[in-house]
Formats: sequence, structure tokens, C-alpha cells
Amino acid sequence: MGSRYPFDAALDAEIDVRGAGQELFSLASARRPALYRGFNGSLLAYAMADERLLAALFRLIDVLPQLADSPRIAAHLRAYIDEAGVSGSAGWLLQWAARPSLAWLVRLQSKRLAHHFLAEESDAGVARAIAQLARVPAQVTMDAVGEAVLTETEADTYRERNLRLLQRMPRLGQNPPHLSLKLTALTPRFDPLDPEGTRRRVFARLAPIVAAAAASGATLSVNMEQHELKPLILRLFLDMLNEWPGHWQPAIALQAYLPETATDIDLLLDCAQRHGRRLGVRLVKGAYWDQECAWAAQRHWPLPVFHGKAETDAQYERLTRYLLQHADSLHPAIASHNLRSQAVALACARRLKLAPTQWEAQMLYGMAEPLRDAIAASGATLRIYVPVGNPITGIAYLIRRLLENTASTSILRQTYVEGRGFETLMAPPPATNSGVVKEATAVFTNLPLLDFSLDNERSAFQSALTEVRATLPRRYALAQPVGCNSARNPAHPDDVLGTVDLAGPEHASVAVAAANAAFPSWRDTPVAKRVRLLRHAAELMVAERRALAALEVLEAAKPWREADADVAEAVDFLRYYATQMEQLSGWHETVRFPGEDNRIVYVPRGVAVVIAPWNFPLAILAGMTAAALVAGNCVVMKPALPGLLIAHAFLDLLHRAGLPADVCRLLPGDEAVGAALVADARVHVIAFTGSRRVGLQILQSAHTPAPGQRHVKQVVCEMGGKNAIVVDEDADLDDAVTGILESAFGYSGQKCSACSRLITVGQVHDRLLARLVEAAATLPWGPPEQAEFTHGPLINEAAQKKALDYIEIGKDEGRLVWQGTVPVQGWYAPPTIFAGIRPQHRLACEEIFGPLLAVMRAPDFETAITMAMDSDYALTGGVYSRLPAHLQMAQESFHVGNLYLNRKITGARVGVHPFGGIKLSGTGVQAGGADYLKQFLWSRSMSRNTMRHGFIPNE
Ligand SMILES: NC(=O)c1ccc[n+]([C@@H]2O[C@H](COP(=O)([O-])OP(=O)(O)OC[C@H]3O[C@@H](n4cnc5c(N)ncnc54)[C@H](O)[C@@H]3O)[C@@H](O)[C@H]2O)c1
Ligand SMILES: N[C@@H](CCC=O)C(=O)O
Repeated sequence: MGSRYPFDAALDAEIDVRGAGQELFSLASARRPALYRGFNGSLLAYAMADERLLAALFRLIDVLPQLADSPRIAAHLRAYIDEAGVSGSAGWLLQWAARPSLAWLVRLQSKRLAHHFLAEESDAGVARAIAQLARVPAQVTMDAVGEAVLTETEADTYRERNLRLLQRMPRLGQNPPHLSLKLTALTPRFDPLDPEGTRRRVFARLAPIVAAAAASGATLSVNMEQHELKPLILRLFLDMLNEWPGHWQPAIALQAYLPETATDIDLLLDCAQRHGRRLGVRLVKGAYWDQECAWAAQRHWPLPVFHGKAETDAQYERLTRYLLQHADSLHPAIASHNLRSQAVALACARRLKLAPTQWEAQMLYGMAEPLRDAIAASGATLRIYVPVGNPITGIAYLIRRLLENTASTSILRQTYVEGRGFETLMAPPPATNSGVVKEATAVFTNLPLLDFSLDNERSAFQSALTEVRATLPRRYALAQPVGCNSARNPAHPDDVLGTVDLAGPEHASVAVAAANAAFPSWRDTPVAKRVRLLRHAAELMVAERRALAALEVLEAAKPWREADADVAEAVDFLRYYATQMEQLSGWHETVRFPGEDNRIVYVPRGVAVVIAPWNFPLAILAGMTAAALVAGNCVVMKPALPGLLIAHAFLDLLHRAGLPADVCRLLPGDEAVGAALVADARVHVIAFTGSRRVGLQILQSAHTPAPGQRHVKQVVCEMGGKNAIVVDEDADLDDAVTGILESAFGYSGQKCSACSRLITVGQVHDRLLARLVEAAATLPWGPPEQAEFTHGPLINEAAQKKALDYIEIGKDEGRLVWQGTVPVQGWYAPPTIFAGIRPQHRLACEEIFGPLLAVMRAPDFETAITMAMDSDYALTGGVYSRLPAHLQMAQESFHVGNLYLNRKITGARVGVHPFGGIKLSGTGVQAGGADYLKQFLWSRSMSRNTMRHGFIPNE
């Protein structure tokens, strides 16, 4: 477990635990919790018998607060029931209930359900909860629950709600008050990449809360959230102790499902001893298990939680004993609804002869009341965690509680629904301690992104920036150059990072000749060797990933996360295409055909020209180049002018990996060089990614045979986008706002996948826009070299001018609803949102490639999809909706290369989301997908007659 302190296993014998368990069980098993009784009880019992019905119920509860009227409620209910495929009498009954005239009943019932777990946020509501709990008797801690905090106003509201609770509680007999706080709700920008800034922002709102708490001696108990945020939450908690030594009582929640929690307890113990202050520790099992598992799997990060519930339960018992053993320095709050967990705490506390003031049991409002009463009767101090809010803002909380009550692994369900007996409920969890999940072995997995929540990762990246700076300015010379390009830092244009000599069309001819000469030997190099070489290059790239990303921060103005993602994507391309080539190599049988041996083989085409854009300066260049090379073609790379230092770093890496110099050459030059390469008769493949204008020119030129050309050139062509996100009336706005902002303003809108049109359906327009605008105002714009700036300048002066021109056009065409502020120095354009844009407007049709968002209105969902499709481009598209029929309609009719439902529309990952557009966005075979590599190969088939005089040997 990594803790310095040994656990005293003899603190309570199993016999004591069983004794305490028996005492609680005999009181608690006599009746059922209120949730499982009455109409709600029958409904839940019904739902628990059928997982699909349960899921349908959760989905309805999730969306209900967004549904404005009865027909919509009925439509959603019907859709969820249909999708769940509930049949028989239950299906019939539910279909009957899913009618507008009964929508009031649905609302009423879910309100009742909500109030079962939440106290209403009014004097009367809070008083009712306190009075009800006083009869138990139990103390309370109150928690202002709500939706995600995305705006400063929402964070202000959260602060005010907490201040009101601190005033309200003593008046209602809770003196001193006890409050549970979510630090992430005190700022819309809680970012581990910016710990200092986050601290400033959180502390600014925390100061009055702590002052009010100190005035009444209140406890402020900090909630723990997802694992990625834990280091920062813990650090802020410790900082709170230094900053405000006054008379408030500090406490924090720790999660037993994290294997490292014992070490965190040690940290708190040290701190308590240093400050001479008892610190509260609320020990929970952990509420985000599914999410942690999914996130870890998606990012290929180590699983931060125990794999099995039994391991969590076992660690919970160990940590309970550990905390109680240190009740002189810490104030343990054992928060669980599990009979055995509470019995362990009770037995251990008794063995240690702890007074009821030295520790407490905690439970949630509305949960397991019989056990609650039994604990109160045992003489232990009991505190009930009371969420305060309304059913709309508290929906996420409500869903978590319902899950906890209904999951098949839920101890509440097992105890009160399935009626498991004492022996089962008290069985000790197996004391395994692996905490490790074996990952499924996949042929290809994405390179995990860096975890910037870790101190060492941030400082390693900072060091890489310093080291890369020390190598600047770089100089790349060329014999008889036609010019010279200065690489400048877009955030500080006077900062020259290097100079690169430029090639002209004559150099293009020489480069193609050299590649052509190198082709036979590269073509005949065994596939296994080419694959090995690419994999070696990927390894070098991984080893140097921070330096490469740091160079992108400086040269391409990529914020840290974006720079890291670009390098990781480049590594992915190298590995993915290497794997694909292994699968394609050799002769493959086509279809069994008696009397014939029919096979197909893929062979390299010849010289490939790779023409790349600047906006993913490593990933796109490396992706196209890797595909061409591993397939056996020789390559002439022609990157865009911005990004030449990165292109040179890539070339250097390929050569260090062992690639012969003439197999891959770099030609730094402008469009004349690109055009010369495309027109060269000796070129077989042109892999282009860039604008539509250039892409179409290339297609035309490449398909016009040059003198002496005896083959058709293959053109792989990825072009621009004018991507739309449609937001339906029932969309989850917490998700939609976050996804739209990431898609529209990530890398300052300079992604072909970026969202530049937002289409709102029906009545959602004003609500969404109000929140979007306020949330947009929280994004920090500044030099990406400083980690806290997640948004930076545009790539160059021309891009800046283009964006500024479109802002003027937007002012004529629509209504400017919001504009952010950006630094004066550097090639910035202010992020801007226009409303009132119509389909014929330039803002709705033209690719801008900057931080501009055009908002359009559609009366209904179908029209919204039609509007989204009304574009020459069809690259990415997104829909936020919770109506299955609408999601289905989008899936079938929203024809774009990459459709994203209920998530952002940028950030495709190699292999997972094959990427590329249709219509005038591209030639339609997606990068990072199974079909891509074949574009760099000819396929040849061979058919051999195997019949000899009626005899077929070896068939
Ligand atoms: N679909 C995708 O996967 C994808 C990915 C990234 C960028 N893009 C698009 O790229 C554009 C932004 O990149 P950009 O500004 O570098 O694009 P661009 O079209 O201006 O330039 C792309 C490359 O083409 C070269 N080039 C320019 N004129 C040429 C010509 N006549 N013949 C041959 N080569 C020529 C450039 O020097 C550069 O290397 C946007 O439109 C964006 O949507 C598309
Ligand atoms: N593949 C990238 C976009 C590349 C274009 O610029 C994404 O999915 O966001």
C-alpha cells in the first residue's frame, strides 16, 4: 500500500466485527429504506428486474429538467422504452404512461424521487431536513450540489450558496455548521496545468467562505473528485491550512478505491502534526469508478483505481483501522452504507476505546435509513451528508444515488431488495492487493498523452522548453537557395527561432531524380525491415517527445496539451501504418476457386510527394510520409513554410532511425516548389493535406499527364472544412458548452475539424448562447510557452489579418454577441461569436481558420441537419441531443467524414477515429484508418491454372 505506518491487524478481531455487525443488523434488517417502499419502491423494483428498463429510467431522469413541455416528456419516455425493448405487460404499461396527458405525473414522481435525496434550497427545506435528522439523532454536513461550473457567474453563485448555508445552519440549530465543498466549483478554470492560477482563483472565492467558517468554528470538508484532479485538490487543501490558520475545522474526503490513499493519509498525518491541528478525513469508497476506468482506458493511462470492488472493500477496512488508530491527529469520518464496513469501524473504535467525539460514521441523506438508525442507536456519532439544491441542478447527484441504490453490486440492493442474509453481508472481502488491471493486448494502441496533472510531468516539459530554447536559433542551409525563411514565434514575432534556406523548382527536379534513383532498392527492401525502421523512428520520437512538442509550442504556438497531442499522433501514425503494412504484405488469396490459385499482392508505386500543412506540423507530415515509406515508396516531403524547424527535426529523426538519405528528402519551399513536384512526370503519388483551393489545383495538375508520363498519378487529398455542431433542445448544456468551446477555439480555431458553425434547435438558442458566451470569457489567451495559456495566437500575420477581416464581415452579416480580449503583441485575433448568421452568409460558407463562431438558428432538428449539410465541405460534424430518433437521424443523414455525437468534434485518434472528409473536403479515404495505406500501393492480382489433365494437385 506504500504507507510508512504498519496497520495493526489485531485492532479488532473478526469476532468483534461480527458482534458489532450483529448488533447493527438486528436493528437494521427489521424494515426497508423508504426508497424501496411505496410507488417509487415498486417502480424501482420493477426496473431492477430488467437492466434495460433501469437504463431507460435513468436516461429519462437525466434529460427531464431540459424538457420544456408534456409532448417532449412523452416523446422521450416512449423513445427510451422503445430502445430498451421492454415488452410484455411492463412495456404496455409504460407505453400507456408515455403520453403527454400523463407527463405531469412523470414530473411529479421524479421530483419526489429527487426530494428523497436532496434537501430543498430554502430556509424551510433545510430546516425540514435538519429537524428530520435531529430525531435520529444525527448531525449534518451540507453540500450545495449543482451542475458543472463553466462560468464566473456560476462560480460566484456557488460561493454565495455556501455563504448562505453557513449563515443558515446556525439559525436552524446546526452550530457550528459543517459544510462539504467542491473546490472545482469555485472557478470555471480548475486546471492542473495551471496550479498557481487555479490556486489564486479558488482562493479568491474561498476567502469569504473560510472567514465565515472561522467566525462560527465551522467545518469545511473538501470533496474529492476524479483522480486527475486529486494532486491539485490535495495541494490546495494543504495550502488552505497555511493560508487560513484560524478557527475553522478542516476536513477532506479520501477514496478507498485508489491504491495510494494510505500514502495520502500519511501526508495528512504529517501535516496535522506539523500544524498541531486535527484534520478531518472522510473516508469514502469512491463514486467515479466507471468513469475512471473509461478515462484510463481511453487515454491508456494506468488504471488509478482498484480493479475489483472486493479490493476496494478490503482497503476500506484497512484504512478505517488506520484512521481510527490515528484519531488523535485525524478526525475519521467513516462514510459508508455497507453493514460490514460500519461494523468494522464500530468494533475498531470500541477496541481503541475512542470516545464518540473522536470519530464519526457518515451516511447520505435518503439512503439506508434502517442502518442509519442502527448506527445512531449504537452510540456512535452519526453525520448525514445532505445535498442541498433543486432537482434540476442536482440531477447528476440524483443519478449517482439511484445507481448506488440499484446496481447489482450495490450493497443497498443486496441488503434490502435481494434480502441477503447476515453471513453474506458480513463476509470479509478477499484481501487481494493487486490494484492492477491486465490490459487487453491489442495490435495497435495509441500512445498515452502526457499527464500534466503530475508535478514531474509539468517540470519535465518546462525543462524541455528551456533546453530547446538553448538550441535556438537553428540554421538549415541549402546549396544555391532561392531564398530564406525565418521561423518566428507567433506569440512574439520578433523572436526568430531559426532560418531555413528555401528550395526552388530546380531543386524539386533534383530531389525527385534522387528519390527515383533510390526507389528500386527501397522497393526491394523487405517489408519487415521497413516496418522495423518505422517502429524505431517511433521509439526515437517517443524518447524525444517533450523536445519535439516544446519546439511546436515555440514555432507553431501550440499550447502544451495540443503540442503533446500532435507528437503523440505522429508516433501513432508511424506505428499504425507499420502494423497495417505487416498485414498487407505478401500474396493474399482472393476467393477459393477450384482449379485456380488466385492471389493479390500490394506493391509500392514509386516516388511519393508529401505536401503538408502547418497546423499539425508533425502529425500530418509524419502520417503521410510514414504511409508512403512503409509501403515502399521514396518520399520528397514539402512541408508548409511555418513549421520548417519541426519538419527538419522529423527528417533528422528518420535518418537517425536508419532511413537512407535519398529514400526521404525534405524540400523547404513555397507553392512554386509544390507545384513543380506535382507536375513532375516521375512522381507516382501525391499525398496532400491543406486548403481546398490548393487541393483542387493539385488534383487538376496531377491528372493532366506530363510529357513522358506513363502512369496515372494517385492523389490522396485532404482539404478544409466548415464544420457544424447542432445543439438540440434537450441537449445536456454542461457537455455541449464544453464541447463547442473546445471545438471552436482549441488551437485558436486552426484545425480543419474545428467547429465554425453552431446550429441551435428551437428554444435552446438563448439559454445556450448565454452560457456559451460566459464560459468562453473564462478561456485564457496568451503566449503558449506559459502553461496557463491554453489558447494562443494565430500562425502568422496573414492568418491574423484574414481572421480580423472576417470579424468585420461578421459585423455586417450578423450580430456580434461576444468578443474576447487577447494580448496586443503577437499574431492574435480575438475569439468572437456572431449570432443571427444565415446559410447564405460568408460566415456560414467560407473556411476562416481562426477563432470565429457563427451561430445559426433552426426551427427544428431536421432543418438543423439540412442546414448543417448545406455546405461544399463535409469534414466533421457534431450533434448534441438525447433523443434516440434524432441521434439516429444524424447518423443516417448528416453526411460528413467524421460525425461526433454528444462529444467535441476535434481530436480524432489514430485507428480509433479514422479521419478525413467527403464532398469538397477530401477524396474520402480516411487517415489513420484501415483503408488508407492502400492508396500508396498498386494492387496486382495473379491467377494460375492448377488443373492438369483433370487432376488438381494439392488443392
Ligand atoms: N482535411 C484534413 O485532414 C486537413 C488537415 C489539416 C489542414 N487541413 C486544411 O489545410 C488548410 C490549412 O493549411 P495550409 O494553410 O498550410 O494550407 P495550404 O493549402 O495553403 O498549404 C498546404 C501545403 O500546400 C502547399 N502548396 C500551396 N500551393 C501549392 C500549389 N499550388 N501546389 C502544390 N503545393 C502547394 C503549401 O506550401 C503547403 O505545404 C486548411 O484549409 C485546413 O482545413 C486539412
Ligand atoms: N485530425 C485533427 C484535425 C486535423 C486538421 O487540421 C482532429 O481530429 O482534430
